[in-house]
Amino acid sequence: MTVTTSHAHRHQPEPQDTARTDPHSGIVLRDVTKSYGKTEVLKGIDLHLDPGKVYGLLGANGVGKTTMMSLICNHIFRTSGSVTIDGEDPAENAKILERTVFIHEDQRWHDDYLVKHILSALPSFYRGWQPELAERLLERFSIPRKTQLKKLSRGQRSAFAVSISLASRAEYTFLDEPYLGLDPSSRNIFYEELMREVSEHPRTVLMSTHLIDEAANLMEEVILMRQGRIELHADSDAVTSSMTAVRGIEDAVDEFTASYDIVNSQSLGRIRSVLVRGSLSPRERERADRLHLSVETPGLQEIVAALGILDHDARQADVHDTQNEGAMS
Ligand SMILES: Nc1ncnc2c1ncn2[C@@H]1O[C@H](COP(=O)(O)OP(=O)(O)OP(=O)(O)O)[C@@H](O)[C@H]1O
Repeated sequence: MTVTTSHAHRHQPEPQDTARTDPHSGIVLRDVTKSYGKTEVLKGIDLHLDPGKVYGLLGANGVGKTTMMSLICNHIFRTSGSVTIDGEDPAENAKILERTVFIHEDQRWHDDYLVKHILSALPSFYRGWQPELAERLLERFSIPRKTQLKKLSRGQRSAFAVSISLASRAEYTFLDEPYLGLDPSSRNIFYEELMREVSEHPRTVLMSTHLIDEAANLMEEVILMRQGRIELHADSDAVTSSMTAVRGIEDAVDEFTASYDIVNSQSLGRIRSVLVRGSLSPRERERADRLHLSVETPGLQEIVAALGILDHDARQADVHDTQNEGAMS
């Protein structure tokens, strides 16, 4: 990972910080639900995104990240609850929607058009459009201007999409893993450009990603979704310091962690690695030392992966229950 600038423009919010100066500014979701048929995908989301901050939207496959972003951007309808951007409902609200950009992995453009044709149309969609920035980004990503969109490679299409998100300079920017097709050096260009852009022109960015550790420096706050709900919304440093990774010989780890809330436990031979909630007091660290255990602050990705395993287990249990119900009927 080459983005080494640490949280260049960070504020230091308290975990679960919802006390804002203006309760209407930014994006506010209140008790938002979304169902597809009988399946409730979003189960009552309450969320406040401040203007000018970068948020990481994290969670296992299928927890509802795309659904939540699509709903804020009015690409799909919510089932209940309310969504406002700067106090206004974005539904059918051109004034609000022209200040937002939503880029997702399966983005569709007019594929027969040349790159330069799409570029010339974009200023009418985004009032903050930056033509020079767009040109510079195309240059950096080596995207040919005189090529039809359908002839771009997957990675070039992703690079084109992220270039648009940056050059739109939209106050509300939603990035739903559009960087998936990008090779590592292109991703680094994207992280670098995003960092520069938000430092010089603060805007609200909500970005979902499974490449958590490499994007962690960009995220001021993380929003972790589990099973259609928001499990955690906090400053990213507060999230990593909310858990501790304990590793060592299994008997010693078991003895040490017996009184802790264990989030995840994995073993390789006799070596056990356990993630527990909370941080350790100096006295507890001494006890860990005596048992020859290693104690570390886990990375964001490790925490999200551990919670994802819980999600997976819960889904398996659901499937199991459904099968049992089926067997009984
Ligand atoms: N149009 C649809 N009809 C029915 N179910 C849908 C539809 N779109 C999404 N879903 C379901 O809603 C749930 C949430 O999907 P969503 O795409 O929001 O997840 P996600 O968190 O973005 O996942 P991923 O990390 O895999 O992109 C999934 O179970 C998915 O199958």
